[in-house]
Amino acid sequence: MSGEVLSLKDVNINRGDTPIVHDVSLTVAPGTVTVVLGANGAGKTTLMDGIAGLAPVTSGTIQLDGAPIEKLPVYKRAQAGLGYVEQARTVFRTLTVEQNLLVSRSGKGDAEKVYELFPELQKRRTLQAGHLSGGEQQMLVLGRALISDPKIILIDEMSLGLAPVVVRRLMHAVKDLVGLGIAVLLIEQFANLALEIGANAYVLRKGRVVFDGPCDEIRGDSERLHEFYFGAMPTDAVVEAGGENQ
Ligand SMILES: Nc1ncnc2c1ncn2[C@@H]1O[C@H](COP(=O)(O)OP(=O)(O)OP(=O)(O)O)[C@@H](O)[C@H]1O
Repeated sequence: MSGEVLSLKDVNINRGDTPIVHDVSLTVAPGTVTVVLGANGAGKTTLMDGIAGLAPVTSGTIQLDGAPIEKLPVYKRAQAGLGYVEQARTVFRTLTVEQNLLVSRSGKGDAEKVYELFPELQKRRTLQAGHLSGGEQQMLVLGRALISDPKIILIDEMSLGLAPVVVRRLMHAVKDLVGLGIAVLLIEQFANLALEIGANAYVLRKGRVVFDGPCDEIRGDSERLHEFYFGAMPTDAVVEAGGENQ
């Protein structure tokens, strides 16, 4: 066995009949954050949906802790230890913080573990979740994924609409998650914040991996990231620039 929590090999994923993700191979090591970056429409959410069982994997293999899951229905992937925080996922606004956690747990999940990670939530355990701040609601969303003891949590852009200072707190929370031994596969629009807490990164462009390597290699390198997201400068521009010196 490879020792990886999650391993994708040559995975292709459709939306309906349209191929969106092409030949993606990816691994996530235990207790690490792996970051997925890319421009709007690059296929990041489709990739997550394919891993979770919400979009059809047409070929390739997906292994969770060494066991194939690509043919399993969504709930069996969840039972096998896959947590998924979907984009724009919210809380049950009229339930209390604690009720939100309790309705989300499967089996023996323990709310105290969530409160240890998020003391902010413990203080508000009897408050209706609709009264929490945006950042606290996202902590609760993470807590709802955490309470079922997943091996890995897929997180798709939990920072939408939040201020950078709040996003930074959430990134710390994600780092604390991996401190508990849970692996994270993270899509995040604030690329540099994600690259600060990530070990490895993958950049998708038009459904294909165009970069795969340590986060250190691309953190802060906005020029390189721009090139990965949108492609290289047109070659005639380069030739023109070179021509000036000749
Ligand atoms: N339900 C769908 N049916 C058909 N095409 C879809 C569907 N959902 C997404 N797509 C298309 O798949 C492509 C990839 O979309 P996806 O949402 O996976 O990208 P993304 O990288 O997550 O983008 P964003 O950052 O905007 O969320 C886009 O061209 C999109 O239009």
